[in-house]
Amino acid sequence: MDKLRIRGGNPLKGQITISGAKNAALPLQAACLLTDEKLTLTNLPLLADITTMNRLLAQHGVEVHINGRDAFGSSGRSVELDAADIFNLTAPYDLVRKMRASVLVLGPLLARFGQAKVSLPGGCAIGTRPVDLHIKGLQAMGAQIDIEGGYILAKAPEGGLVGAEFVFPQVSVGATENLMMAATLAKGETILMNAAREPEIGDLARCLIAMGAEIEGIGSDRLVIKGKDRLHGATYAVLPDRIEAGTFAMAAAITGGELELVGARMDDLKSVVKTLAGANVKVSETANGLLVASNGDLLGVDVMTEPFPGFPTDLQAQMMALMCVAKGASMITETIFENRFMHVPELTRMGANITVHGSSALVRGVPKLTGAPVMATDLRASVSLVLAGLAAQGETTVNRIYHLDRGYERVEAKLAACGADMERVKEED
Ligand SMILES: CC(=O)N[C@H]1[C@@H](OP(=O)(O)OP(=O)(O)OC[C@H]2O[C@@H](n3ccc(=O)[nH]c3=O)[C@H](O)[C@@H]2O)O[C@H](CO)[C@@H](O)[C@@H]1O
Ligand SMILES: C=C(OP(=O)(O)O)C(=O)O
Repeated sequence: MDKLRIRGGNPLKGQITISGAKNAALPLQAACLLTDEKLTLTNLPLLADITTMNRLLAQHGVEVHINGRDAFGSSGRSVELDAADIFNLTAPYDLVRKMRASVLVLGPLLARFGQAKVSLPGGCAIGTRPVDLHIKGLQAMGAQIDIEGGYILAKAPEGGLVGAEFVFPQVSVGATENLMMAATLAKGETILMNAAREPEIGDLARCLIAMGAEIEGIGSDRLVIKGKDRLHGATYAVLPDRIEAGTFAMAAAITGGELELVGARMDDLKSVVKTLAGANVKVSETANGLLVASNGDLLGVDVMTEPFPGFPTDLQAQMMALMCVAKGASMITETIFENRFMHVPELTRMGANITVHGSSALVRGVPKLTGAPVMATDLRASVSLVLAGLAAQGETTVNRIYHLDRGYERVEAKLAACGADMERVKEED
């Protein structure tokens, strides 16, 4: 198991190219199941989760051809996904438990083949994360769903899924994606209300439209999908990762440096930029992306996570690392997941002053953090420890970075190229 060794204190300076978004790429990969023609995805990030999704698709019968690096330079890869000959409609526990986004094959398989068997993903470090909304939405489209032996057994009615109106009682990114994909092949019109508005949903919708789907309301919480008899192949580029961009923006801020984030989009990061401005961090648009520059002392600012366009839960841990060394106090409230403060005890081991009360954490800024061996049990918590390590005095070792490798492409190489003193070491070193 690899770990990262970081000697903190260097202000980061330079350019970082933002990779394709993991959370956009995964549903786009699943979308290949909707057609018997080839779906080519470009700007795919090189991440463990992308490989897991390719493996899942391959065991359904998808032919996966990875085409090396593409026009986006070192961060991009393209893949051809050919789901002409699907021979297995089961997504097994072994793969689904590794990555919750595996459940995104449910809607496409059910819509195109009339049935699917997908393992329930179960809980994970950040919360219980049920899939009841995915199930209820598909039931509204006529599916019969049973749970047996830890699996979702789904069957479409004779003649296929039928369009329906479905109001999400709670905003869900994954359920919106699953239902939107299923609706593209359902009979008639589907209206999804209180749908998630995350940029990754828009990316999926645009790819589905390129595949022949009819979808209106992109960017709003009301999606109208007119079902088609079939979809066709397409080529589509994954959008840049707003969470990676936000993370590196905070890396610039916590080290008092200046980074240009190539490919980062202001529109996808408005709430984050506003919050950073409150913390005295300057973010401006450039011809290539966004420039993030330290503006003197960091200031404490309150943060509440919310569905898009609010502040993303996937940047909460990183923002907390920043607040650990800000002047004054900050109240950080997590409203999306019930257990997303696992970074708190580890940050505390580095000298942070944090008190958790239920879903809120009161962070009182300290003048400095000190390096320590630390470990995290989820992706964003792990990277928050990297940020803390970059700012801390002395050496920090972040253990168990396989969580980090799920969502950050070559994080040590990208940061080291901008002056971070860090390297990846093997456990036995
Ligand atoms: C691969 C991917 O894109 N992952 C992202 C996606 O996860 P994911 O799609 O799993 O997150 P959801 O938006 O579905 O979850 C939001 C909330 O709704 C709850 N819920 C969800 C579905 C359901 O059927 N029932 C239910 O109760 C969840 O437990 C959670 O409390 O959106 C999250 C919220 O922005 C991000 O943190 C994840 O990085
Ligand atoms: C929680 C995340 O991912 P997943 O939904 O794949 O667990 C994340 O990207 O922060």
